[in-house]
Amino acid sequence: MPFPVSLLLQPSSPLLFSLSYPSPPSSSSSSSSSSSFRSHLRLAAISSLRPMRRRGRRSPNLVARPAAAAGDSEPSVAAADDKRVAPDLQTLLRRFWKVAAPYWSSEDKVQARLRLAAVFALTLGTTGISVGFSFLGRDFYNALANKDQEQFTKQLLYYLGGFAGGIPFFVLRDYARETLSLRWRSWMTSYYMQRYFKNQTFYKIQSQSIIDNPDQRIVDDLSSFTGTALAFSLTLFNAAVDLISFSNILYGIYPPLFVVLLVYSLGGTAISVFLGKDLVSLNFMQEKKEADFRYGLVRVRENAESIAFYGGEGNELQLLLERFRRAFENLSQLLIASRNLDFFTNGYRYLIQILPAAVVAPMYFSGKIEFGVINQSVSAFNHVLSDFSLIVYQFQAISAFSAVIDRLGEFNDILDESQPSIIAEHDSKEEINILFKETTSSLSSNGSVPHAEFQKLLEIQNLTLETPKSRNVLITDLSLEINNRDHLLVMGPSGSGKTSFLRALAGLWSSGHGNIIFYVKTGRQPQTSSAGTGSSEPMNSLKIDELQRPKNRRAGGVFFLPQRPYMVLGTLRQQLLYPTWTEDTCLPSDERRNSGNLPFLCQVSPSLDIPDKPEMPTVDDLVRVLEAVRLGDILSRFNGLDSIYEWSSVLSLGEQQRLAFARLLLAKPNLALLDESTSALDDANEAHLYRQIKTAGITYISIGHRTTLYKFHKRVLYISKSDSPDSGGRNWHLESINPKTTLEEAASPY
Ligand SMILES: Nc1ncnc2c1ncn2[C@@H]1O[C@H](COP(=O)(O)OP(=O)(O)OP(=O)(O)O)[C@@H](O)[C@H]1O
Repeated sequence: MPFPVSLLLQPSSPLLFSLSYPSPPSSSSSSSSSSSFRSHLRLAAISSLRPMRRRGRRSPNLVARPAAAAGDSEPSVAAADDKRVAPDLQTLLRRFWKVAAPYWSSEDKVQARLRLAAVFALTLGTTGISVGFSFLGRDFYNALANKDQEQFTKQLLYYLGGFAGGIPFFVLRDYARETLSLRWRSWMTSYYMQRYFKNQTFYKIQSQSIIDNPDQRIVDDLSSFTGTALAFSLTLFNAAVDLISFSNILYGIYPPLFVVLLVYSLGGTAISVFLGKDLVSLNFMQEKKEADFRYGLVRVRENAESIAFYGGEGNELQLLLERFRRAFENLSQLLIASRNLDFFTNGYRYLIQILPAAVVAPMYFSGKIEFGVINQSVSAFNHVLSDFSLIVYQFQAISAFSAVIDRLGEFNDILDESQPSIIAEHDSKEEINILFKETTSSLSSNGSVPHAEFQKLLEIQNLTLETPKSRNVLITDLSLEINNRDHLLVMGPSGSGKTSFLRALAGLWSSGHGNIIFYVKTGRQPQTSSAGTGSSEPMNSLKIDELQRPKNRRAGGVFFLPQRPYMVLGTLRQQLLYPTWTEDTCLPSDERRNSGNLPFLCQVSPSLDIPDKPEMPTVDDLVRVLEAVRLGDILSRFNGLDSIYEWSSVLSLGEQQRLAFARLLLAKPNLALLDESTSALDDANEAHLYRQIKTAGITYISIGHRTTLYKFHKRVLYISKSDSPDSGGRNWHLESINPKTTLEEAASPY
């Protein structure tokens, strides 16, 4: 009679499958959740080899260079590039909890918990089926050994019936787990993105190089995390249930076998932890280096024209190959570490396979047990071994998962509002205050709005502006007021701090001290509660409410036009609506339910919303505004408003600047900050655009070098380099512009 152990050692054997449904006894505790866990983690470990997992589009504005996270042990960015100290177990567990927990108490918690319960129930079902098959296998081989044909046929039919009934459990368990993982990932993606964009954190992360590749963490790490965490939990659960079920069987057959197995697996776990200790940091660095390489390629795509003009392809190729070389070297080290661990893991796995049959066979020969019990003991032994050896078998996968937890935990800590110090620009408590005062226009007794011309829009009090971190003083003790239509031109030598002044007004920089107060017209009647003044008296003049910290600069009716306009990915209509309106791309709620879409993917954070914004422009409005900025022809050139192009490539810089003015005219802000936003335009177009915004009643502060700008402004603020202050430490002076000043007379003041 052939002994089936040799068959058991061949994973491809169909007999082996039948004995230990649904997976080979030599590999795991019959748990496909375990193998799924392994495959999830493998994906993370060898993500470089799986382009399918890396296809998310990257934003052009993300972190280019690596950086050390605050609070980490790396002394410098450079050091962080090549070394990474693996976090201790406590930090990893804390980070895992902080990343994993929020979803299960979120607005989707009911669905989440129900689905999780279903997955666990199905997993329990599959373990029960495995146990059942262990007994079926025993009886099957007993019938075979006893040459009992009738019993054999019966067992065969049971077997087939068991398969037919069991397969749906396994398939549905995997499907339920994958769909739950996808739902969790969707929620997490929305949650992380909302926090990433909140309070302009994306800008702070980028401008201060706080962490590397946040985009990769959102796209890849979140996906790996949710898939793996779920599979890992199920693997643990499955292993626990499996252990209880099969320990009983094994212990019942021969107790010493159970004790040997326990000692063997504990020793194996300790050795694999020792051998694989470098894998976590190597996996972390692999994620980072792959992301750096991919980001380099995206930058080439985004800057294709500039690189082509420079003829810089040779340098680019060199730089990119260098990035790939770093990823390759790290992956080589990772493969060597994995190989060394594999030597041990494989030896560990197969060395002991013969043991149960060898130990139990004498009992069979002496007639104490039947032949089928040998099979059952081998099967139970492998189940218990796999359960006890979870760490040994999954060590590489666990280390890859630890790297994912580490990267996400670090990101989570940065986004966590409870730790604002991480993204503070400076250590000092002193900072520039940006405040909003609500001004409510009420009609006077004769029906007119009083003092509209002199309505204050902006007040700057004793502003001293410094660069972040390095704290070089750019502007000293600046005070000025901007009233309605009191257009201001800011001039000064290159590097003197003109753009930084606008950054301070926009709230992007806060290093320094002083107050910036925006006066916001609400158009509402005075209210008693929200502003907090407690007064409900109607007023015949401007009413100024309490100072409030702004939630969002745009909420205060301030609009910024940078020198190089930003073109969003999308249609011409979306270019025009940006950033004031977004087109709702979500389906109506009932359709959404039917199509299984997720409501949290359609949410817009309240902090990104703008109160009192103008009505969404109609098509006629959009066409009119294009004509107003002399861009009417692009409608026919690009087939209307709904065509999609790479707008930053197909429009000239001057055309992009005119498009930016179209956005401004549609948004109708109280105050516009224009940073050399007509620098690419000819004089005629520049004059035309300034006339347009003046007619629209928009007050503006412009930065510019050209003397042609004088005639569109009432005053000019000259900022000189802070190392050559004029007098009394101040490096600025303010002058009125004489409307009669001719271009010839307006000599450059610096
Ligand atoms: N993120 C930053 N960290 C530290 N220093 C910075 C940062 N960004 C700009 N600076 C420095 O601040 C100074 C002022 O820069 P800013 O861009 O405001 O100059 P500018 O007057 O607008 O120059 P230009 O006319 O050339 O555009 C420069 O010396 C610049 O190098």
